[in-house]
Amino acid sequence: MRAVALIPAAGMGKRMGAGMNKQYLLLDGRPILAHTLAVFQEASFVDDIYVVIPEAEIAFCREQVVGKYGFAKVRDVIAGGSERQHSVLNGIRALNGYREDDVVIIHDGVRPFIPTKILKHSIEVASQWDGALVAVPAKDTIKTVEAGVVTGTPPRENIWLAQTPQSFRHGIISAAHEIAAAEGFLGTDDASLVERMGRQVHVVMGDYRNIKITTPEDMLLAETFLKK
Ligand SMILES: Nc1ccn([C@@H]2O[C@H](COP(=O)(O)OP(=O)(O)OP(=O)(O)O)[C@@H](O)[C@H]2O)c(=O)n1
Ligand SMILES: C[C@](O)(CO)[C@H](O)COP(=O)(O)O
Repeated sequence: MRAVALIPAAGMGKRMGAGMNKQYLLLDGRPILAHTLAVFQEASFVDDIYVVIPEAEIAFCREQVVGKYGFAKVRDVIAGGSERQHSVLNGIRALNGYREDDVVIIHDGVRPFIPTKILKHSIEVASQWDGALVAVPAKDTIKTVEAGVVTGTPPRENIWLAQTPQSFRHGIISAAHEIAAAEGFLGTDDASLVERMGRQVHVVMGDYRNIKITTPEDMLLAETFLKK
């Protein structure tokens, strides 16, 4: 079984408002994306890496991230799409020569603090079940709200916050993405596309530090985590 990492990094970072794509913001002198790729490069159980980037940044990413930091496992840098799901689909379509039961690990380019142990666990679970979703239990009470009015308080013990990696066997995730594309379904994560096929996605305990760097406060948190 091969384990292949697919790293969507083709967003525009609008909520960060940095005037540049957030994956190139520096943490300890290195782009966020380089921190993320380093985890996969150094994990002995990951064979290959594919990175998805806005088309206009492909040459820059090849030179200034992949080449500069020596990420030798990166097999290709692929053009993304307008939504995260489109970017992941482009990446999946670029995975040539993999078997149905090889594991595809989908991980946001802007989640640099994924512990290697969790990554490994995610691959193990994905190879046995329909999918592995890294998630953490909600700490706050969650409300559903419509037009400014609370419509429900779901029991907190059932609420988990989805992170990445989300790992699946190649055959399952390819089918889930192609079916969603054909049916015009747009989800906010990859597991939801597998869930809607009636498949069972298993949860892998995540880490509260495995944040998705989204807004300026997250950069402060990230700097604190790095110091530790
Ligand atoms: N069209 C898109 C949108 C997002 N992503 C990637 O998906 C991950 C999670 O997305 P998010 O944090 O929402 O990033 P952005 O879309 O860049 O942020 P924003 O919504 O603030 O613009 C990021 O690594 C991002 O680069 C992607 O590959 N293609
Ligand atoms: C996939 C994800 O990171 C899981 O938390 C998240 O759903 C991505 O969402 P976004 O809309 O790209 O922020």
